[in-house]
Amino acid sequence: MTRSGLQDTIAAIATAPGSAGVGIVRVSGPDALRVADDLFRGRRAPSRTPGGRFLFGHLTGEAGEILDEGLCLIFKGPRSYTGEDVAEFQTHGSPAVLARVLARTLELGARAARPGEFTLRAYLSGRLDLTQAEAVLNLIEAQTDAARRQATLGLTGALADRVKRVAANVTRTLAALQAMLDYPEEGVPDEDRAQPLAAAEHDLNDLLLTARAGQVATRGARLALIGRPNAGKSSLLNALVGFERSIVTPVAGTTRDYLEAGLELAGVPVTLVDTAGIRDTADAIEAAGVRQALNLAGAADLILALEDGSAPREPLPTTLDLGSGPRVIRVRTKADLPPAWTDPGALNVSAVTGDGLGALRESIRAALLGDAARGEAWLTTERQADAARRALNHIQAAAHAPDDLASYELEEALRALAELTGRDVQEDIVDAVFRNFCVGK
Ligand SMILES: Nc1nc2c(c(=O)[nH]1)N(C=O)[C@@H](CNc1ccc(C(=O)N[C@@H](CCC(=O)O)C(=O)O)cc1)CN2
Ligand SMILES: Nc1nc2c(ncn2[C@@H]2O[C@H](COP(=O)(O)OP(=O)(O)OP(=O)(O)O)[C@@H](O)[C@H]2O)c(=O)[nH]1
Ligand SMILES: [Mg+2]
Repeated sequence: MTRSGLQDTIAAIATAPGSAGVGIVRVSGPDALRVADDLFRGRRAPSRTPGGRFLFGHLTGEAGEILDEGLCLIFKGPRSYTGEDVAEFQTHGSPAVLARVLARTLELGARAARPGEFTLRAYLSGRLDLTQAEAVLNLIEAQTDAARRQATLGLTGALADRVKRVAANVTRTLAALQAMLDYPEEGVPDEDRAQPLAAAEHDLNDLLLTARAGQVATRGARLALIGRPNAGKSSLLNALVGFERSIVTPVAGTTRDYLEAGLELAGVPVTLVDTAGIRDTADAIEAAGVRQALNLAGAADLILALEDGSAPREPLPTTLDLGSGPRVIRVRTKADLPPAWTDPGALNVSAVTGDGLGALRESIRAALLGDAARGEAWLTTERQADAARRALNHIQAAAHAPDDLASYELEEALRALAELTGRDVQEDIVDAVFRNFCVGK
């Protein structure tokens, strides 16, 4: 689907819907400059203007009437975003003007661009690899600085560079293995064989540790507050978001339906989910809330398991495993009151005084961003993580296999790495990436 009509000249509104100071219609393809000649009246014809220049003038309709005053930017392939001839019309940012200018480009022979088609063309012309194309998408959607940062790193090729370093070491190992098979009597020094393989495994392991952080930074995280009635879940949610989002009363069973509140934590968009207190109950409405709470906990990226520190400890009447593990942070609430119990495995927090909230935020940050070093490019999509995981499995298999099998495993590893950066991918994978784009990008 995505691949047909790639010789067409395409057009789309590149700016967001609604009124704005300036709006952009972008045209790319072999006829882009001819369309511009027909649509734009300026000091000279766009097709006779050097690439990298802009013209000031008027956008005109079929009868030569003025649609708007604006600019025309000229890019001559391959020196453009798509690698093709591109003309851009920068108009007043009025939906009416933009719709009319777009319609005019279509009358003049352009076709409406499909979602992501400009960036697809940049990818197919070799100007971007797949990690960079995904970074473009993540950049457009970035809501926080952490997401923007990772997308910018990806766009500059920093992620692709990390992958290429791994691939280079796999290739070195492969060459050493080949030399051994070809000239078995000569022998191959360890530094040519085992060392590059160990380095590849180490680097890829490091990279995979960033997958969770990368996806969390890009897509955000859901945190469920779970505990018995009156544990202080709603109070803690309110303390974290800084206003009375959720109803708090001394009555056990106050929260029934779940509710969500968004906040930004360490640059990560976080959705806090307040849930009904978990207990055995004969009340049908409350029981529905309890079931919902357990489902929400199961679907969350992270669970805050709250227990009232001022009352005797009681286990939750559920098989939900809140024991420990990376997905659970245990919180001992109401730390301002005399303690009924203590537990070194739980964070002491008071929603009333604010004590412990800073440590809790830090624990959440560590649980979400974990081992990812702050400065480096991260894996930001499940597609990337999956390819990296497969490559690591093949590299690990190669380390313990006889030479001929090891060669096969390393070739498979290289294939998975090439898939990650998108040099060697099937059309359906590429199509799946670009399906998520908006029209005009
Ligand atoms: N108005 C406008 N702003 C924009 C874009 C755009 O298409 N139009 N971009 C689009 O998403 C981004 C910028 N990306 C771009 C990437 C490459 C080229 C380009 O023409 N590259 C040529 C020429 C470089 C040069 O003159 O030095 C090249 O690389 O050969 C243009 C934009 C963000 N801002
Ligand atoms: N002293 C003190 N009281 C607290 C604290 N947090 C909550 N409380 C009180 O504990 C009671 C229950 O608090 P909620 O936040 O409604 O508890 P909950 O877990 O949401 O309860 P349900 O919605 O019924 O499941 C209220 O009276 C709160 O004022 C705290 O940190 N310190
Ligand atoms: Mg509540």
